[in-house]
Amino acid sequence: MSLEFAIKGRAGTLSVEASGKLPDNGVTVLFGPSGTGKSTLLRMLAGLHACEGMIRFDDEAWQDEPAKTVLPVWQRPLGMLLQHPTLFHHLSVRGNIQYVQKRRGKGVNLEAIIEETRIGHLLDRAVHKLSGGEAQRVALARALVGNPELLLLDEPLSAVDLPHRESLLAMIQRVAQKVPVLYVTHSLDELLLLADQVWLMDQGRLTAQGPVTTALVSLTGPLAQRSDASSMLSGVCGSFDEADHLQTVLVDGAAFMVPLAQAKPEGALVRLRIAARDVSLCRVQPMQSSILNIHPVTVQEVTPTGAGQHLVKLALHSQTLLARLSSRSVRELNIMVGESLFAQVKAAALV
Ligand SMILES: Nc1ncnc2c1ncn2[C@@H]1O[C@H](COP(=O)(O)OP(=O)(O)OP(=O)(O)O)[C@@H](O)[C@H]1O
Repeated sequence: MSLEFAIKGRAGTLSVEASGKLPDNGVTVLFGPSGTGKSTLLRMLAGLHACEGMIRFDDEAWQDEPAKTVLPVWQRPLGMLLQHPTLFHHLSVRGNIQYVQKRRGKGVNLEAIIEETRIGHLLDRAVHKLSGGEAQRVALARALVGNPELLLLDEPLSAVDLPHRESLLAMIQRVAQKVPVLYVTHSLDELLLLADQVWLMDQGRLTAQGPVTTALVSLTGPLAQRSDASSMLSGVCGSFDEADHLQTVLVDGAAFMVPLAQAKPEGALVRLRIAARDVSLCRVQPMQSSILNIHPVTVQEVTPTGAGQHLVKLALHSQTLLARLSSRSVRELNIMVGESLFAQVKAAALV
């Protein structure tokens, strides 16, 4: 099931023009500054904001410019959660869920969705009596009850509190194993946890589309320029040291020690987040260091990033690590592309 489009339209004075193809499954995070057209693009794809051009979902034309076909929103097999959830105010929460279930929810596991979105206690409540976070959870449940073949989510967790956020993120990850999800967020944490692909948007245009690991370490891209710039490594859990609460995570065979309250099962696939500011470089292997994670790396790219700082892109086996160093250190160590160095990773966390 894949969505393909080449569309253009306007939102006030902003011209939005974008083309792309969503992967068949997984989460594609749409990321970019405020007011850059992310919500408008989602609304265009859903058929809620007029645009010109082509939108196809599998073999079906949702919009076909020469033939002027425009499939009505309600005939598009998608689940949607807009920035301001649009629930039916004349119906209760239960009524909202049942409305979609009757029309599109054949065979859906309603109990599981209600349980995972934690809305069981809200079912008889009037929609106008929901808090912002509760309304988002109900809107997400309603989107899932319709058996969507595509999910369009616009900051779905912006008003949701931390305890509920984790279960919803896990649910979105599970849904994304079967259907494509286009997910707008401002949160780097959500991007790191969820994204398989990242689409970067700026001033109404998609400026980059690719795997999350590449987007994070593109030195000229907006993610590497952030003060919390991070790289993400994929790893496999090994043993757990109960006494020190350290989880071994193998990244292409390189063992990282990660502090963790509880053991992960051996063999579990995990993502490690490493902030660029937590990585330093040495010419010789440090001995008797308090840093637990020290690995040989090769310098791939070095670039200044303003205010006396440099970003250094490093190959760690087949994966990429980002380091933010002072320009003085880069100059005094004379760090050059192609060199073999040792990276000291001060902090690594599971996402
Ligand atoms: N219906 C409309 N009429 C006029 N201007 C609009 C309309 N919808 C959006 N805009 C303007 O178009 C621009 C893009 O808005 P949009 O909501 O798509 O941005 P965004 O990237 O989703 O922003 P944010 O991250 O803040 O939600 C903004 O300047 C907004 O004020």
